[in-house]
Amino acid sequence: MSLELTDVRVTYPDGDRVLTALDGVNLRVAAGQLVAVAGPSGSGKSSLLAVAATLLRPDSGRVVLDGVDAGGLSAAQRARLRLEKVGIVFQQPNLLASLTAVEQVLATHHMRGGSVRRQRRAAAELLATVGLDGKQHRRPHQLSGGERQRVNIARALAGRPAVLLVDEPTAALDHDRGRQIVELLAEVTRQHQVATVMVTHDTEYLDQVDEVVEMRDGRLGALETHR
Ligand SMILES: Nc1ncnc2c1ncn2[C@@H]1O[C@H](COP(=O)(O)OP(=O)(O)OP(=O)(O)O)[C@@H](O)[C@H]1O
Repeated sequence: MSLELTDVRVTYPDGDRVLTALDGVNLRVAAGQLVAVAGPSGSGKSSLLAVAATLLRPDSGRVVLDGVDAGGLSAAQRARLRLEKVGIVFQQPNLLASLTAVEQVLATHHMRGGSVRRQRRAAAELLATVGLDGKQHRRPHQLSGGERQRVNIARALAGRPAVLLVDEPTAALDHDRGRQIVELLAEVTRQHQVATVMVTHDTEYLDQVDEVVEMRDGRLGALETHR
């Protein structure tokens, strides 16, 4: 398994009480598998992503990324683990306005090292993988919302992560573009053999994913198998 969360519990202080955001969460995602986590606002989806990204330390439970247990690691070790194993796709593509698509990918830490020519070729290949062949030299304002999200996905894949964490990728997109982005995520998940977790409000595109789990009040519920 590339991502394993076992009996994960997360609480936040809430006045003089404690709010339980994740309550005994178990999740296993294999390489090449796309799992969608659906659920209402406030149910704990962002907390789940933060724990899986090792950005948030759970109160208890185990988080294992590509065989490495994140428990007991120092903050610096967790940062290194995150860099090596995790790609994150945020809801809003945080692209730099002045950079072209290929430069956005080259700007990631992972593309440093090696000859400039090789780096550019690798970045161009990644952009082709996400369907942006021929649009490498466009800046964000010359790309559609869906295309910007594709650059975002290419950037997250640049470090060859074992785990891809995707936060509401369709939130800012219309129906067709939203569907295409989920189709692309399914495709890159298989091609790049990453373990992908996609958090979503949209239940429209879930026929594209391998598994759907539902978050309710910090608990992961019934698993619905689509394939
Ligand atoms: N830093 C924090 N401090 C206190 N409470 C928090 C914190 N972060 C989240 N919460 C609370 O924990 C619960 C789960 O929040 P979380 O953001 O994980 O849910 P979510 O399903 O991602 O919601 P949304 O879909 O609205 O983003 C909510 O009740 C939220 O108010």
